[in-house]
Amino acid sequence: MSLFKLFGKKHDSDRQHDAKLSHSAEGSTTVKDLAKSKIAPSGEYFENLDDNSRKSTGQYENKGTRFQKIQPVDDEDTDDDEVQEDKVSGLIILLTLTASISGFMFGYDTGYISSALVSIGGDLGKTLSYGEEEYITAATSLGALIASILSGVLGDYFGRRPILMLSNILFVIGAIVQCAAHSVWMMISGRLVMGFGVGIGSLLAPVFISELAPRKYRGRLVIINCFGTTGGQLVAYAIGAGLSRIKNGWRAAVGISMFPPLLQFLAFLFFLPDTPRFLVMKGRISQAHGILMKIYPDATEEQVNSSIKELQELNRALPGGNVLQRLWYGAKLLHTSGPAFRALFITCGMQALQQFTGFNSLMYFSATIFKAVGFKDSTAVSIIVAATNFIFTVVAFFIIDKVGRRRLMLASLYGMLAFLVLNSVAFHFLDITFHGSDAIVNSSDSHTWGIVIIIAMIGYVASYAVGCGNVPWQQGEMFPQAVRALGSSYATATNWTGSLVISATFLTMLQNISPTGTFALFAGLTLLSIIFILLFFPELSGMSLEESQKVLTGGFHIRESMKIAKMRKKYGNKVPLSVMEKPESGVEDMA
Ligand SMILES: O[C@H]1[C@H](O)[C@@H](O)[C@H](O)[C@@H](O)[C@H]1O
Repeated sequence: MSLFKLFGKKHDSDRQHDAKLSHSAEGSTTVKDLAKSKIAPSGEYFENLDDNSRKSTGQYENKGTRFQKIQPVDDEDTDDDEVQEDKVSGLIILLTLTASISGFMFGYDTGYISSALVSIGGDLGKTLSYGEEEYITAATSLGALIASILSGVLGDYFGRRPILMLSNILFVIGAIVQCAAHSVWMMISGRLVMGFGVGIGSLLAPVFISELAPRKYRGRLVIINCFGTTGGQLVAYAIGAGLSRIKNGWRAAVGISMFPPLLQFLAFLFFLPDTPRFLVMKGRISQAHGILMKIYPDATEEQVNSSIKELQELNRALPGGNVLQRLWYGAKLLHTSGPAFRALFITCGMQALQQFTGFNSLMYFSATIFKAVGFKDSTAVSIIVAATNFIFTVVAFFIIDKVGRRRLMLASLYGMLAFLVLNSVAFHFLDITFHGSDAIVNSSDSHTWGIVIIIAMIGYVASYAVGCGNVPWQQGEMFPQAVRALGSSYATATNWTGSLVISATFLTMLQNISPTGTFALFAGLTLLSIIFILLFFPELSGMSLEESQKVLTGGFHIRESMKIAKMRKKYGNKVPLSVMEKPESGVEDMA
């Protein structure tokens, strides 16, 4: 993959490759889009287009960067023959809620540890050293990192459903080991096994949901999984605080975590199927057909068949007779195809920025910070962080598909930047120094600055949760079907790497570069994140998973994607993607 390819300057061979992977990104589907333009309401949505786009709309088919005259297409070849994905059936909701139990486990297991560490005391045979506390905390992130690398492949081979069921078993084993732990290493082992479950769930639950969701509601349905995560963290904080004064209360908090995975396991086992996309990938067409009919009860037989045909064509993009060959081709395509590599670049970047802008430093250590600042019941105060995170995830749910991912990310990052700067300034005036596990406040007006810090943190968390905490988890929609699970696993592994790094270095940073320096560093990284979004993150709201691929073909198409999103908001899905194409000079001569 050359840099040229990433940024859209491509050789002919690259173009063929891209087109192959993204399924007629520059071929028949574009023709379909153009055909659709003929059945759209009397040209009203072309009003806003510039002349070049007008030329490309309805008259030309884009072949790479050249335009050729196209043949008219029968109306019956339009997407109207495919399932109309604009309704959410009961089964989709049930599947989404069931998959979101994985999100809940992700949140609960990363959330309960902060209170558990405070209340474990000597229960593991000794008083925990600072380093042992770090090992126990980090074991889950490490397990999640390892599992997120493997579970993409496993999910493609065995299916999303069985691997999610495997994660349930790991959650339960991990919890049992921790509940029974009487040594530090046993606790670490339990956390590691539980981390495997967290990693699988964090990767496959969003993939599962985005493969089922109707495009119009995909953003929202994936956020339901994020509700699970932030809700799980809130519940874990609350239970942890409630049980913290009870002897061995932390074991009860861990024990409670066994019930949601049991529920998910049973729901999958007895009632719920795998995604039609996966089944088609495996050639189980009649099963996929049956499930599509159930998911879209209003669809006709022909529409379902047509959707299956489209999914089959998408799969043909990935050659190979057995799983290993397909895996090899998948990995190769992920790195050598323009749209797939761009998707990889964007999704990994988004997950990195989600973590490196510092949010989890608050999630894991807010109690420590509030204690240092002088709050008496710091565990209770730190519930504010988890509660704000949850509440603003709910806000994101209501606005994501309306506002759009890109605008939401930018608004989120601007807010985070402002509040991080405020935090940094407030810490400067509070004049606090960390030594070992002690903090010394030097300011005479610590009360005022303490309040400012709380306000800045709430503002920061709210800004984070409304975009940055959720949008990166929409990663599945960026990848072509053939490499969706694999690509998502790279991005998820990036997330866990970031989480590991931040949790392992935050306290050290507070000591070595002071809180002011630490939050200023996060602010600097947030600024870089804004630049990243401005340059590389197109608006994919309202686009089908296949259309997202077209947007990433030949470049990032930032401005064009925004134009389409705006027009689709106004005129609906009939607005063809082809309005995005711009003929290069000399195209006029070809007409
Ligand atoms: O999206 C989630 C969510 O924002 C959680 O609160 C956070 O702890 C995770 O790291 C993140 O991936």
